[in-house]
Amino acid sequence: MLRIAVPNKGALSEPAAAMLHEAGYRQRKDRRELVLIDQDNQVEFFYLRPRDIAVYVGSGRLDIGITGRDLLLDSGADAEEILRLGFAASTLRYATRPGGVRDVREFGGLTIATSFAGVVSAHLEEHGVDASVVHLDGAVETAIQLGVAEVIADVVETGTTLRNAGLEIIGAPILESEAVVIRRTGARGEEAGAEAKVRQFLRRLQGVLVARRYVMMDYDIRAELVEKAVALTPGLESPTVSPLHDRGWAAVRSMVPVQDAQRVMDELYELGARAILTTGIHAARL
Ligand SMILES: Nc1ncnc2c1ncn2[C@@H]1O[C@H](COP(=O)(O)OP(=O)(O)OP(=O)(O)O)[C@@H](O)[C@H]1O
Ligand SMILES: O=P(O)(O)OC[C@H]1O[C@H](OP(=O)(O)OP(=O)(O)O)[C@H](O)[C@@H]1O
Ligand SMILES: [Mg+2]
Repeated sequence: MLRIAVPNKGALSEPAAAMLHEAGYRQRKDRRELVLIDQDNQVEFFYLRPRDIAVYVGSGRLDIGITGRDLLLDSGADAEEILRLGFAASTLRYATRPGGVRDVREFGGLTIATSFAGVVSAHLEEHGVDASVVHLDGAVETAIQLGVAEVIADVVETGTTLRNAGLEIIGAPILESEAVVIRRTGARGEEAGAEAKVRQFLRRLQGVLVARRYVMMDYDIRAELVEKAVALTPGLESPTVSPLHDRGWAAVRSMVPVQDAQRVMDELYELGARAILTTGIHAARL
């Protein structure tokens, strides 16, 4: 049975469970459930603190896990990223009071509060800066007000939390994060059976990503305009072109990125395409 770590709370928890559900896996109904066996798919899910997931996976106790890139890197665990999942996108940034230091190179002798002490210490060292790092569990924005630190390094999505705390972002991002699937480093190709199960799990998640990112577009176009039309809708490999009963026309079917769909429909209409329809993709294997 494939053993998979899933975040049990925080920003990763709900979107991770939603994605697994879309991929056809059973998910827990009660937030207090710690382990769930999906007998049909031969998968066992362990609901764990997001921060601990890389540790379990790195130790080899669990086969794969869903966590944030920032948490993986901060853990120092012996695990690697094998698939990007596109949700819980955020950056790790330094922040301080307005009018304070502006850049990591000015941090010498200061104290930096963060929940990402591993990543931040490495970043300071990389820049040859001698500063102290104080590790806090969360709500680090308050550390400046309470005089524990002059600078913080924290997760930023919209920046609202920092603004509300009267702080401003300084310097370049320390790292860019998103939810990722992780696996123990070098686990690839260890045992053929396990490898096949992991590959199948990844294909299912990739199918969800495709289903979320693309729509299916169908339209009719005059035969002599097919080449121009398919240039607008090249699809992932190649669009399907079928003759209509009226030989002067063809029907075209192609996958189009969701965010381009309305613009492409406008352009196809301008070109002369008609009966342009888009439909959602429910599931996919590429
Ligand atoms: N507001 C946010 N928007 C997007 N991603 C976020 C946000 N807050 C946290 N994350 C990401 O989610 C992951 C887990 O962070 P989260 O804050 O949910 O966990 P935690 O701090 O360990 O748990 P908790 O905050 O519940 O104590 C990290 O990878 C982080 O980058
Ligand atoms: O840029 P924003 O959109 O404001 O989001 C970023 C905030 O979200 C997270 O907090 P969380 O709710 O996880 O609390 P925590 O600090 O206790 O982890 C993170 O630690 C930031 O504080
Ligand atoms: Mg948090």
